[in-house]
Amino acid sequence: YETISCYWFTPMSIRKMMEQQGVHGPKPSFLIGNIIEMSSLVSKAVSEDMKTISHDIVARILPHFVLWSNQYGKRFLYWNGIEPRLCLTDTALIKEFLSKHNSISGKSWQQQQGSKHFIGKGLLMVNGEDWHHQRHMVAPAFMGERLKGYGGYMVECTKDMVQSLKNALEGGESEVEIGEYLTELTADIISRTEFGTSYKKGKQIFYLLTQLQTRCAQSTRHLFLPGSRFFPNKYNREIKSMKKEVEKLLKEIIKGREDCVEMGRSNSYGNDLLGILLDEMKKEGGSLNLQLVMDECKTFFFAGHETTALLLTWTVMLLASNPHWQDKVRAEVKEICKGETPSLDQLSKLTVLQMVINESMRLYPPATVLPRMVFKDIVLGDLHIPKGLSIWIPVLAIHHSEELWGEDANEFNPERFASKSFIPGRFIPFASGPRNCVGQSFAIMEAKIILAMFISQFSFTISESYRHAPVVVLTIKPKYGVQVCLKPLDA
Ligand code: HEM
Repeated sequence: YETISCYWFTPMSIRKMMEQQGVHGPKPSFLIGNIIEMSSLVSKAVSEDMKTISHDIVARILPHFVLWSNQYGKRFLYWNGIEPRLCLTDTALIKEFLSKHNSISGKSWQQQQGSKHFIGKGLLMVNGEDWHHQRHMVAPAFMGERLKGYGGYMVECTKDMVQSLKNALEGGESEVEIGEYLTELTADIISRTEFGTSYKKGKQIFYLLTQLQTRCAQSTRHLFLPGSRFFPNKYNREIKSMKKEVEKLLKEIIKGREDCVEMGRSNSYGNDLLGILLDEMKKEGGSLNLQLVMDECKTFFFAGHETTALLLTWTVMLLASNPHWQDKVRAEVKEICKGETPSLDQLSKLTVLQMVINESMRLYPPATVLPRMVFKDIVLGDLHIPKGLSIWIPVLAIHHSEELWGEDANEFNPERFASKSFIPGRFIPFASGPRNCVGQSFAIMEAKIILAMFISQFSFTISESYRHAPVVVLTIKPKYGVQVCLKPLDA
C-alpha cells in the first residue's frame, strides 16, 4: 500500500489539489511523468548551434518551460518522474518562499541520491537542523578577514595564468580556448583556499572528483524510475574505486595536519577551510566526523569551482564581442589600479566591472534553475502548497523576462545595473534568502581580481572559430568552449 501510495495516490492528490487552485500542466505518464517529452524537447532545441551570438537562449535551454508556460500560464505543474514540480516565476512569491520557508524546504531525495557518492552530506545537499549547523560553521570561512586573506592566493594564481597565456602567445599561438585556462585557474584558487600549502595534492583530488561527478551523473540518469538504484549498473564498481581513491588522498592531507599538531610542529590545524573543519571535528562535543569533513571539502570544490569558471568564461565572451564595454572596463581598471595588481580596497571601486559581471550572470546564470522540495504544507501568497511538492524556479527565464527587464531583456546592456533600484527577486544568480550561495562574496572578489588582471594585460576579440552553442550540463556551458584572439598590451 505504501508503495502505491507513494507512486500513485500522493502525486495524484497533489495534482488534484493544484488543479483546484487553477494550476494546470502537461499530462504525466505513469512513473515517468513528463521526462520523455522534456528530454526530446531539449535535445531538439540544442541539436544545432546558434547562427549568431544571440543571447535569446531561453527557448534553447528551457524549451519545455517556454512550451508549457505558453499553454498553461506562468504557474504550471509538471512531473519529473513521480516528483511533481510547480514552476514559479512570480518574483514576489519566490522571494517569500526563499526567505520565509527555508526551514521546511530543501533538497529532494532524488537530488541527494544523485550526488551522494561524490559530495555526500556536505552543505549543498543537507536539510533541516544539519544544514543549519553546517552553514553556521562554514560561513565564517567566507566572510570578513578570512575572506580578505584569500585575495593573495587569487592574485598569485592569476599571475600564473597570465604568464601561461603569454607563453602560449610567444610559442606562436594567437588564439586560445579561454575556458580551459579559467577552469584551471579557479581549480587552483579553490584548492589553495581549502588546503593551503597542501593545494597540489588538493588539485589531484579534485581532478578525480570531476571524473567521479561525471560517472555519478551517468549512473543516476534513470533515478526517476522507482527502484532503479537497485538495478545492476556498469558504473558502480568504477564509482566505488574512484571514491575510495579520492578519500584516501583526503585522509592523507588530514593525517598530515593532525601529525603536525600532535608533534608540536604547529599549534593549529590551519587557517584554511580544512583548518576550520578540523577544529570543529577535534573540539569536545564537536559535531563533525571524518566523513563529514571530507564531504564538505568535496562540496566546496564542486560548488565553487566550475560556477566561477563559467561566470568568467561567459564574461570574456561578452567582452570579446562588445569591444566598447571591454574598453570601458579597461579604462576603469587603469584609472583605479594604476597599473598595479588590484588591492582589496580598489575592488569595490570597480563599478563598471561589477555591472558587466552582473549582466553576464543575468544572461548566462551558471545555475539555470533552483529546485526546492517542500516538506510541510505551506501557504505561499494565494497558493496552498502541499508537502511533497517541489518548487522549481527557472532562474534563466526570470533573468530573460521582457516583463521584468524590458524589451532589451535579451541584449547585453550592463548599463541596466547602473541604478541599484531594481525589483527584488528578479536577479537571483546566487539564489536568495538564508540558503543563498555561501561563497557569493568569494566568487565576486575572485571574478573581479581575475578579470581586472586579465583585461589590463590583454586585448581580445572573439575568434572566427567560436561557435555559439550554450548547453546545460548541470550548469550553462559553451558547448565548444570560447575561442578568443589575444594581444598582449605591453607588447
Ligand atoms: C559565480 C559563481 C557562483 C554561482 C553563480 C553560485 C550559485 C549558487 C546557487 C544558485 C546556490 C544555491 C543552490 C541551491 O540551493 O540549489 C549556491 C549554493 C552554494 N554555493 Fe555557490 N555559486 C557560485 C560560487 C560559489 C563559490 C566560489 C563557493 C565556495 C567557495 C560556493 C559554494 C556554495 C555552497 C557551499 C552552496 C550551498 C549553500 C547552502 O546550501 O547553504 N559557490 N551557489
